[in-house]
Amino acid sequence: MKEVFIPKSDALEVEQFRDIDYYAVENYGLPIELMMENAGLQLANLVAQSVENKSRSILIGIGNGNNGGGGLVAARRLSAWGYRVYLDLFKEINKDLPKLQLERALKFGAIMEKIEDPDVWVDAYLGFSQRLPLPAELTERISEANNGQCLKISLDLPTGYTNEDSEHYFQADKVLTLAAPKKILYGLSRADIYVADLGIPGAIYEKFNAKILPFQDGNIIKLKKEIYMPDGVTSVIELHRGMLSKGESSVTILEFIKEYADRLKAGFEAKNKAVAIDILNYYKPLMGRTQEEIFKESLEDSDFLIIAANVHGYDSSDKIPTELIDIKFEKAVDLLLAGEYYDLKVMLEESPHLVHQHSQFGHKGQLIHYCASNAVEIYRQVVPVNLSDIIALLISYGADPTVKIPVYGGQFDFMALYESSAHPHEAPFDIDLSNL
Ligand SMILES: NC(=O)C1=CN([C@@H]2O[C@H](COP(=O)(O)OP(=O)(O)OC[C@H]3O[C@@H](n4cnc5c(N)ncnc54)[C@H](OP(=O)(O)O)[C@@H]3O)[C@@H](O)[C@H]2O)[C@@H](O)CC1
Ligand SMILES: [K+]
Repeated sequence: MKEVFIPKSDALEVEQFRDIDYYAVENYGLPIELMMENAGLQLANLVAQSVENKSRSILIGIGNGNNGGGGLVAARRLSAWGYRVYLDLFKEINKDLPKLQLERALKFGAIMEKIEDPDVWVDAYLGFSQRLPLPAELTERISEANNGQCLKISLDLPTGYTNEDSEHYFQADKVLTLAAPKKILYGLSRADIYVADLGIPGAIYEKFNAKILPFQDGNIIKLKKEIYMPDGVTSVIELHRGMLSKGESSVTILEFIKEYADRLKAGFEAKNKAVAIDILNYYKPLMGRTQEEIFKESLEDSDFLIIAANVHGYDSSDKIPTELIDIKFEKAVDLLLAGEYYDLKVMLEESPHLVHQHSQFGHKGQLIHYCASNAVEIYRQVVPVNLSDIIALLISYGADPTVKIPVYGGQFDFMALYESSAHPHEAPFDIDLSNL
């Protein structure tokens, strides 16, 4: 699935989106039923991608409007694909289009029953026409869903969420919003936000000064979380790109560091700034020198190996372990740094020991220490916008912020590293650790 970062400033107000929608209906002959079909199909796709096992129970909450209509299209498509779909109608469906979609979904095998403890709970109760306060029938359902273990997916907007201060709303793990990102969704820092193509033409996006999204390959786009990357770190990330992304399980730490040393050597010959940053930060003989001075040095293969070792927290190359890298731990670190709250949660649910595990690199950091953006590998000193949520998640799985790791010639815990780190404090968003 395509992933893109779209800043909040490029997202739309809900009212702007409603205007775009109606404009498409009135001027381009795109009937709501057609857009609803697209919305529902993409919702069904997202559900199916999230639960491959067809025996899982899917409960779809339906309201008496077009949001509910989209949910019913998804119910029909999922039923056709062989999934077990149940419908929860909190009130009678009497509007023409949702009513028609309901008849179709039932013919395709969806079952009208509000089951308990579904595996997936889809919220197509209400969309952009919702009025607060919600009736008790809905607030009770929202509490039940939020207290349950199910995967929660909202169509367009979570029911009950009409602005960033909303308190009682369907706390979706994933939101599939339609046609364009909406500004208020940026307040849902724990949710994954996806945008589905409704087939609205680029000319309409341009007319309304909305960003045209690259829907052509896949119809659903996942929005990346905002990540603060300090200047010096950005180029170093490039130097490291793709090194562990192949998911190999048979690379030793020594092999990994040797590959990094090769990259450093090639980058040194090309006078790559990132290499100078690694050297002046980590290589004692040249610490604090200028880039110019560094590139005048003549360095041997063994020097690059030492630099690569130093970057990974070993003070000499003979201390690099020859054991296999634990890919799962490294993957958890990467999810954490990318602000991928839901995927990290799923991983911790499966492997809760990960929060107590120490990195195999010389700093021996646990996941919580990576949240300090300090003392760990420099290319991993980045700050996701939802860092506070990530830290709270780790702590809810038993992470201990008082565990100390051997860095900077001493022993430091998460808070000491966090307080002395520039990056979280320079980030252009607020990180609130007051609940720790
Ligand atoms: N071009 C488009 O429009 C497209 C729209 N699409 C989708 O439709 C969504 C917008 O649809 P929508 O306008 O039909 O309204 P929606 O949010 O589903 O609400 C439904 C109705 O519920 C009612 N209601 C409101 N508040 C309530 C409350 N507190 N408690 C109880 N009932 C309440 C109220 O009806 P009333 O009570 O007035 O009869 C309202 O009309 C949008 O988010 C997107 O998902 C796409 O499918 C494709 C193209
Ligand atoms: K919804």
